[in-house]
Amino acid sequence: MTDTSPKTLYDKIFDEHVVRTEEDGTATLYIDRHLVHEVTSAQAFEGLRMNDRKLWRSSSVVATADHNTPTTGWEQGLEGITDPVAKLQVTTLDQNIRNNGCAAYFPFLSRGQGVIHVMGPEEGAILPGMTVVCGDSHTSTHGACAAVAFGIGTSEVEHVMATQTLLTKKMKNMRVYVSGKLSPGVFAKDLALFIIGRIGTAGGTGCAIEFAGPAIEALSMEGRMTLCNMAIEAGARCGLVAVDDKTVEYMRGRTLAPEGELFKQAEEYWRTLKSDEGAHFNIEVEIDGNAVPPVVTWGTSPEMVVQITDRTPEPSEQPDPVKREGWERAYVYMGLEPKQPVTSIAPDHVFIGSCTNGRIEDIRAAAYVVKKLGRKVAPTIKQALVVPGSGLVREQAEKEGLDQIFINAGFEWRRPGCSMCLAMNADKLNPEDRCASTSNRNFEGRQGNRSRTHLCSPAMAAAAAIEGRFVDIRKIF
Ligand SMILES: CC(C)[C@H](C(=O)O)[C@@H](O)C(=O)O
Ligand code: SF4
Repeated sequence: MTDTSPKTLYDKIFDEHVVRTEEDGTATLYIDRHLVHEVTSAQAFEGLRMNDRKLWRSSSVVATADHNTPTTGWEQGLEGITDPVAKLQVTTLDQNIRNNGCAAYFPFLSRGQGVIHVMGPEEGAILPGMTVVCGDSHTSTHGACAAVAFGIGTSEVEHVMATQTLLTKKMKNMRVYVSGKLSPGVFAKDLALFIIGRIGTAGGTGCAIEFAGPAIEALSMEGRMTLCNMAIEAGARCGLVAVDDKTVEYMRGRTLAPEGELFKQAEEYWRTLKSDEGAHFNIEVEIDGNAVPPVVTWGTSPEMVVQITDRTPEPSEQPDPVKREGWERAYVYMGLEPKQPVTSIAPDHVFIGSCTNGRIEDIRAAAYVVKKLGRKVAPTIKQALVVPGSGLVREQAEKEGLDQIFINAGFEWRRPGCSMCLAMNADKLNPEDRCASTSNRNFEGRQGNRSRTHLCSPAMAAAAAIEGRFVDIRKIF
């Protein structure tokens, strides 16, 4: 008998992909798309080789090199990668793809190379209703396309390569409903940080978070990707947004997306990908979109969020002793004081990029701010990087003349890659450098040993570069 009870979007996609379920609830889940990057795939390919196995379905694999690749000096080719381990990972991926085949590969130095989570949707590798995995936690990004997408470990990567399935348990359902509308100068990134500030980094533990409501519907696909990207920082394994016109239009004409009659058939199915009326969510959270301000993080966890017009919080006012201790430690690490106005925080580095905010809309928002303020990067800023999330984002931005806006103002316009999001390539901070960063993690040492990270939107980061401190960017929108 078919189950006709109302289902959530997550349940619909999950159930469609279950091959079998064990008594303890462990499901064998069929995987449609396997995204692969150089850091977490080498061991898995090696495991296959040792067991004399091949990829079960090489056409499910879309791969690129992103974490280890440099964002300057591309004319030197591979010689531009100075770290031998990094270089080995990049060349090993080349070799593995050559030996095993795939649907599409964007190697280092190729036109389409980019951060896997920027380049994947851009190429049409992610379609609504798919199950998507990658050996990378920010695979949650792709839930913006109404796909069940989540990160897996390297041994699971090997399992998926060998069998096209994953052993997993169904997650709980959580809905974050955002009413109203985000104000001008407030972006998906602010909303993501605001939500994490509200529910905490464990708020979504064990859950798939569906983002819904008018403020989500109003977001572009890029904005939805930013939000789903950070679902993982809220403790969830995946984020999701239902299919609407924007989703369908986004898919049209993308390289790996269906065409003609097949597109029409696919669209008919895609349109069913929303939670049914009355579907049960284990946890429901409501946010007033009108009340979301521009925010930045002040500490060493994405939940340590503060409004631009506020002061940093006072640990003695924190009732939870564990949190209080975390705050105290964060103040020491960050070199900040309680009750400091947020607008007095003065970054000396700016990083605009990453799989959170390296898309064309992000680059446009940052360029808009730079143009509007009409001045150069503040003399106190040691380095201001703009790193497009992919080669195609870079091309588009250059077509629009955005690169020139940045370069004329004193920013560095770089090649795509993960760059300063994490300290795995040449783009690193020195101890105690303070960075306004559009990435997603501000843990101790994330951008380099003893580096200090303030997460914020691209517009906020751009304004910080020009003003030399955080400012309320609502005034310029
Ligand atoms: C290197 C990779 C495994 C890692 C992740 O899983 O997220 C990285 O992308 C990150 O952002 O920390
Ligand atoms: S940009 Fe940052 S968060 Fe995204 S995949 Fe790369 S390292 Fe991970």
